Amino acid sequence: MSTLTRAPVLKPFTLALIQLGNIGANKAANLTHAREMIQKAVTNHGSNKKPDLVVLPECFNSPYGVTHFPEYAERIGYTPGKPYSPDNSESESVKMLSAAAKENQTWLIGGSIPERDPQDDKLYNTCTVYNPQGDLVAMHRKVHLFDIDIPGKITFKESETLTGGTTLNSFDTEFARIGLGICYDIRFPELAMIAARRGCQVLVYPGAFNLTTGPLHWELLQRGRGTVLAEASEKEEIVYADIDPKTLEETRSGIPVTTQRRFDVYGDVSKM
Ligand SMILES: NC(=O)CCC(=O)C(=O)O
Repeated sequence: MSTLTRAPVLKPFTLALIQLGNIGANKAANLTHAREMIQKAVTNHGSNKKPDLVVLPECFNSPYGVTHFPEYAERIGYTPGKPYSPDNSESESVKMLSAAAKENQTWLIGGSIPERDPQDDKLYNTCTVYNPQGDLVAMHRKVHLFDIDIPGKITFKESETLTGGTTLNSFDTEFARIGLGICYDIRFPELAMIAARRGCQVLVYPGAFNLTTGPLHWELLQRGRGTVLAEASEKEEIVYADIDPKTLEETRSGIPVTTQRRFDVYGDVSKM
């Protein structure tokens, strides 16, 4: 995790999650459409408040497939804590996301894109995050690669072209500390436990689940961490939720597992 200072006090905020329709082969068209959808999320919010945080899905600028990642990968070259200007970035996706956050005055979790490390040329599935001024403030490389082989049903190996990230990441806004994961990362509870112990009140996992292994668990994995407030259909859609800190406070004081852990019996993974 990049941030280990005291977490901000959780405040009410509104979240907009963008589910995109088919991502095509034309990267420029994918970027233009994602930008339009960010603007739509911020302007057409109906009875919800204007969103404070907008989230795109996993792999929003490229078709999702191991053979596509090398072709669509972009060099980001961001190192936490070092000066970085999205306007001068080599990555056209970073430039678009930064501009979209700034023009819409919103926090933006830019789903993920295939990334090529400028140093060693390795490829990652990478999420970037922007504040309302358009600064790139955090990055997460998918830690758990989706490698799966169910004969006759699905074989997919992200690791054929991608490398897994090696760091856990979060960022602070004025309303919450937010932990990051990407899709398959949600199946590994250690990541969520560590984020929670490090003060994250919110966890965001941009995803692109497949329809073979996904449906059995995608809702359950969310529900394991709280009530499902809003759900998209399978079509392109934007869902909104007003997040109320009172629910978190009441639940935690009613069922105080956060203070009842027995680290004398088992280890605290966040300290490892
Ligand atoms: N993009 C992914 O990580 C897919 C994960 C998935 O479909 C699953 O069932 O888990």
